[in-house]
Amino acid sequence: MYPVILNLKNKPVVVIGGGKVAARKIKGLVRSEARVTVVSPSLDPSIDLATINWVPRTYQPTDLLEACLIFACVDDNEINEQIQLDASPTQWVNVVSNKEVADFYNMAVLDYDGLSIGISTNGVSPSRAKQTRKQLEIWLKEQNEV
Ligand SMILES: C[C@@]1(CC(=O)O)C2=NC(=C\c3[nH]c(c(CCC(=O)O)c3CC(=O)O)Cc3[nH]c(c(CC(=O)O)c3CCC(=O)O)/C=C3\N/C(=C\2)[C@@H](CCC(=O)O)[C@]3(C)CC(=O)O)/[C@H]1CCC(=O)O
Ligand SMILES: NC(=O)c1ccc[n+]([C@@H]2O[C@H](COP(=O)([O-])OP(=O)(O)OC[C@H]3O[C@@H](n4cnc5c(N)ncnc54)[C@H](O)[C@@H]3O)[C@@H](O)[C@H]2O)c1
Repeated sequence: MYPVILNLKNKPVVVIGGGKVAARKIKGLVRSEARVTVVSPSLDPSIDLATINWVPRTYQPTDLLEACLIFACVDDNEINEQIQLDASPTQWVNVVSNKEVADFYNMAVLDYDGLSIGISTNGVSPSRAKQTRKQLEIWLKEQNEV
């Protein structure tokens, strides 16, 4: 794995599926000012319609054409894997239901006092990454109190 921090401002990103996991990924994408299109028949209520372009239907391969990053967030791993196969080899696909076929992983991110700290377990244990983010935040706050 090769860690980077991406400048996604105005970059076209497509998210297939609009459920709970998609909502978490979309939050970070909107914060980074990416141009986010979501293809999904339904949307989680936490997704703010004003921040995305919603295509209210099921996935079609042509949905991928313009995107530099693709998030396959459907609750059906077969469809997610098909999305990875439909993408061009020059596109980057995050497959939320199968790390073996994903081109990249998201990190747990702690933004603290001008720092952005990304935590990865290289796909092994996302819940450990989340737990470590929380512990690190407590530790950093304690350091600042002394
Ligand atoms: C860090 C975080 C960032 C984010 O999502 O932005 C993130 N997952 C988070 C939460 C979380 N994910 C899961 C649970 C349920 C508990 C559990 O099973 O552990 C929880 C906990 C929760 O939801 O509370 C389940 C899960 N996750 C993946 C699979 C599929 C697989 O492993 O193949 C399955 C099984 C699905 C199933 O059973 O079907 C896959 C991935 N999840 C990753 C990232 C990438 C590797 C990160 C790394 O290297 O550590 C990777 C490979 C791809 C990706 O999604 O990018 C975010 C915490 C953000 C935060 O709070 O800070
Ligand atoms: N990577 C992670 O962080 C992580 C964490 C937990 C679960 N998961 C995985 O993510 C998957 C999705 O979980 P969820 O909780 O978001 O599910 P969910 O049921 O909340 O959302 C699924 C979404 O997919 C949409 N959808 C269904 N068929 C579609 C199609 N053909 N085209 C486009 N959209 C379609 C639905 O309308 C819905 O919006 C789970 O199956 C699980 O394997 C991943």
